[in-house]
Amino acid sequence: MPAYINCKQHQTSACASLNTMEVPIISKFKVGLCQLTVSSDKNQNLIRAHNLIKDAAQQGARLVVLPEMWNCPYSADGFAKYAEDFENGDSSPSFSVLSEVASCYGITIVGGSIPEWCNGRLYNTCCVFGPDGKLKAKHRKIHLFDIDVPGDISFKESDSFAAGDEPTIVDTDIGRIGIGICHDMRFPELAMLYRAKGAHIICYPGAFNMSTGDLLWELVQRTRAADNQLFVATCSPSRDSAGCYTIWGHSTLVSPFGEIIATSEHEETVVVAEIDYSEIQLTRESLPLEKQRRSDIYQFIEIAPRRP
Ligand SMILES: O=C(O)CCC(=O)C(=O)O
Repeated sequence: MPAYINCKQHQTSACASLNTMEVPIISKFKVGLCQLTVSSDKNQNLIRAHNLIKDAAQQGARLVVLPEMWNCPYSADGFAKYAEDFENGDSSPSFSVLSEVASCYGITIVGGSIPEWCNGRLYNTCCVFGPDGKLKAKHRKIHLFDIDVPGDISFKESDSFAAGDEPTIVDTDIGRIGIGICHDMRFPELAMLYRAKGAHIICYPGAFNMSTGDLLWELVQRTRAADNQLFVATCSPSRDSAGCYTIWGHSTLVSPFGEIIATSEHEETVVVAEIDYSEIQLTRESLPLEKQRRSDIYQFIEIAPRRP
C-alpha cells in the first residue's frame, strides 16, 4: 500500500430495498464530489485525490466522484505521457490508489477519468470501484470532444483518444449508476438509455471549459436529471487559468426534479450532499413522464429489457 494511504475501515449496514433494483441498496446516503486541483506532477495528483476522497469519506460520503482527467492536465500533448495500462496493476498507480482508497474507507468510487493504454490505443476511461476495492466497471468516453469555434475554442480530443463503444451501467450497494464522461452528457439518448435500464443516478466526471461551461454545464446536467427523473452528479477539476484549457469547475448534484442540491465555485473543494432515492419515486408519481410519453408518435431508442 503506498505510504500516502493510511486509513481506517468505515462500515455501515443500513440497507433498504428500492423497487427498481433486484438487490437491496442503501436508499439515503451522502455523495462526495472531489473538485481537485490537477497539476503536472502525477504523484501530487494522486496524493491530492487521496486526501480529498478521505475528506469526503470522513464527512460521511458513501459514493465519491472524481473529475475527468484527475491524474494529468487536460492537454493533448500530455495524455500519452500520463496514460496507464490497467491490465498491469504495477504500472497503474492511479488505478491502484483508487482501489486501495475505496476498500480503506469502504466506499464506492466513480474514479473520474484518466488516460488508459490498451492494445496500442489511448482511451479516456473511468473506473468504478466497490467498497471492497474491486473494479466494478470501466467506462470509455463514447463521445469525444471535438470543437472548433473560430476565435474562441479549438480542441480535438479524437486526435488523442479512441472512442469507447459501450454504455456503462453498474449495480452497487448505493444503487444503479450510469456513467458518462463530460461530452457524453450532451447526448440525451445515453441518459435515456440509463433511465430505461433503471439507473438511480448518472455520474458524469467532466472538465467543461470557459467557452461552453457558463452557458451549458449546469443547463445540460439539470436537463438530463429532469428529463429522466433521476439524480445527476458531475465532478470537475478546479480551475487552473495557467494552462491552455481553462476549466469551468462547478461540480454539482442535481435532484430528479432538476433542482440543484449542492454545487461549488471553481476552487478546489469537496462537495458533500445527501441523496434520497425516495425523491425519484415521488417525482415520477407526481409527474409521470413515462406514462405521458407518446411513443406512438416518436421513438428514438429501443427500450432495452431489464438485465436478468
Ligand atoms: O461539451 C462541451 O461543451 C464540453 C465537453 C468537454 O469539455 C469534454 O468532453 O471534455
